[in-house]
Amino acid sequence: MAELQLHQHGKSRVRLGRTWREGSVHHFVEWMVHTMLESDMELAFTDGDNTGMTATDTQKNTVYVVAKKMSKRCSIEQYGTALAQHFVHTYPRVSKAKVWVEQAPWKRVEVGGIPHDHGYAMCGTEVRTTHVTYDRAGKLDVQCGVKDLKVLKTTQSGYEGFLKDAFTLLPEVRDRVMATSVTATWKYAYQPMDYDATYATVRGALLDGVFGPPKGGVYSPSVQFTLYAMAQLALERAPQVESVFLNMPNLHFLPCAPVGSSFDDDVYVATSEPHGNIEAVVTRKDAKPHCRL
Ligand SMILES: O=c1[nH]c(=O)c2[nH]c(=O)[nH]c2[nH]1
Repeated sequence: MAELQLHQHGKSRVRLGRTWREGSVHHFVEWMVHTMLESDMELAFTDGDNTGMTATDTQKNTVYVVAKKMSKRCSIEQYGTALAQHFVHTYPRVSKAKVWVEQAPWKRVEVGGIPHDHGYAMCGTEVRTTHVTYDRAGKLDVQCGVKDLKVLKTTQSGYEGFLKDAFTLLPEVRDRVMATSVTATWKYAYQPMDYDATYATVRGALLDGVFGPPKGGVYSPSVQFTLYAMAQLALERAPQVESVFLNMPNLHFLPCAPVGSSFDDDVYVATSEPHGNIEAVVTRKDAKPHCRL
């Protein structure tokens, strides 16, 4: 009557901090890790037989063991790969390991322009992400990304020409505040030598796509157009990248005419919901399609 289809089990939201001490200079990261294992554990679901199962508590413990084993400073991609490979190589019933890692935005502080040996401050909301899969055939896939990269510009954004009917209240505008929180993931045609450098390149391309040159900027006729421009720039600047997924909520700053005065492009009602939500996958021509994480 019933048939078990896909099944997997893992641990979510395992948080860790890791310090690497290089003399008096210390390097710190904070990571949130999610694991998910595909394995031949059908009997656990259908018969209550847990024989050979890698408990999610064991998976959680392994997150810390593998972090300790990373004796040199490493990226979330290198760590995620080591963790996924550990699960497949250690547990014979595991056919595929999936690992997600998110890096909190701790940045080394500067005091009087000099980088501090061991002091960090949390800067903004931007989280660097990776999704690693590794299977028993040895196939490794590493996707990279960023989430909650909040950006705003006070002008050079408008929205015109859309359909108007009995339900339309929105006026056309050629000047508005544009704000979003960018979530992006990108897939590689081939894995880069240096994940940190590629991250910086893609991040820079995404930001340049939003803002344009420092003097004057670049006009955005819609979040859709800007999203596509950002992805195009990322593909142009990072040749290893095969496709980019972007999700960009339109975080509205609504014109406000305070009591007794008018709206003069100065005061806005800041909102977070409801918000527009725009997303797309942009692929290098002739590349394989990209699925959202
Ligand atoms: O850039 C925009 N894209 C939309 O699809 C949209 N819809 C809307 O109400 N405002 C906007 N702005």
